[in-house]
Amino acid sequence: MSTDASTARNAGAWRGADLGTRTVAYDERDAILYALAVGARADELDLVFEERLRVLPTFALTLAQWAPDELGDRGAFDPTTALHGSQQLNVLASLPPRGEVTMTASVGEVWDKGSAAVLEVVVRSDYFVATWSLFAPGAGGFGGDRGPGKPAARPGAPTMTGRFETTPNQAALYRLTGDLHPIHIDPAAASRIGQPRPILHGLCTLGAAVLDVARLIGAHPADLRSLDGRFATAIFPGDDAELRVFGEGREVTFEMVRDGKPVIANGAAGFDESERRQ
Ligand SMILES: C/C=C/C(=O)SCCNC(=O)CCNC(=O)[C@H](O)C(C)(C)COP(=O)(O)OP(=O)(O)OC[C@H]1O[C@@H](n2cnc3c(N)ncnc32)[C@H](O)[C@@H]1OP(=O)(O)O
Repeated sequence: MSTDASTARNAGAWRGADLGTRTVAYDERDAILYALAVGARADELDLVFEERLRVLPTFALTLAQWAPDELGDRGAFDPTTALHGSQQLNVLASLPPRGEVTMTASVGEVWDKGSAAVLEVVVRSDYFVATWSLFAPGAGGFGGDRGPGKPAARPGAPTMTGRFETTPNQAALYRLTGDLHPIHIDPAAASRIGQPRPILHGLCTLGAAVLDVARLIGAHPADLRSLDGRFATAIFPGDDAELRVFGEGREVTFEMVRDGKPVIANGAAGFDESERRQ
């Protein structure tokens, strides 16, 4: 697709656009840094010790970060105001402790929410299929389909609850895994999107949530096979929240709530069975 002024103004024209193919290499150090950044503990040796490393499946999302960045760079939305709205991940195979992953990316649906557009970026590889939903204020109103509305609130009481905790340095650490967007580190950039200080990366929150969900239900986080979550309210490094898990077994739904507001809404995570680590 060309990036002339008319397509840049019409977010809907990006539907189906090819974002190209890239091969990204990584090693044990990258995977361990990622695990630490999403809150792995020093005694979770499978996640932090290269001699017995199991790579967290959500690490794949850092390898694929080039794809949503590419769409912003091409002018489909304003990267200084867009927010990560939601994320899906389907795991096809476990990532080895080191290697390279070839990914192809394209634009999925583009929804017209009036004052905003929601653009989907789909990344495919032999290891995973992942979909980003990017909420782009000011990019709607192009006469497109509104798409699905807000999912219904979850009825009933949670099966399990836990405390979700972040650290004040978490966004500063997480950005070293590849997402250098300034709203996560620079107070001036955060202020331009109406936030009082830098906000935590949505994918850091979601990656950390997977660890906590796995701890609560007794699954190994590297056995994650499917993941979904909507970023409903921004969260700041150092914030904590209540994690609510619904259901039993290895396929659960979850939400994360802070001050009565959902931080992650409509979360869902599925894990394979394996022996719980130490
Ligand atoms: C580059 C950045 C990377 C990051 O990591 S940013 C950090 C992680 N993300 C966040 O912290 C975002 C937190 N979420 C929010 O702040 C808000 O939540 C939003 C700004 C995304 C939206 O809030 P609002 O402007 O109040 O809009 P609405 O009234 O909730 O929704 C308007 C329409 O947009 C749809 N929508 C809202 N969020 C999403 C989403 N995440 N994915 C898909 N659609 C979404 C709704 O359904 C609705 O549409 P319908 O009127 O048709 O019902």
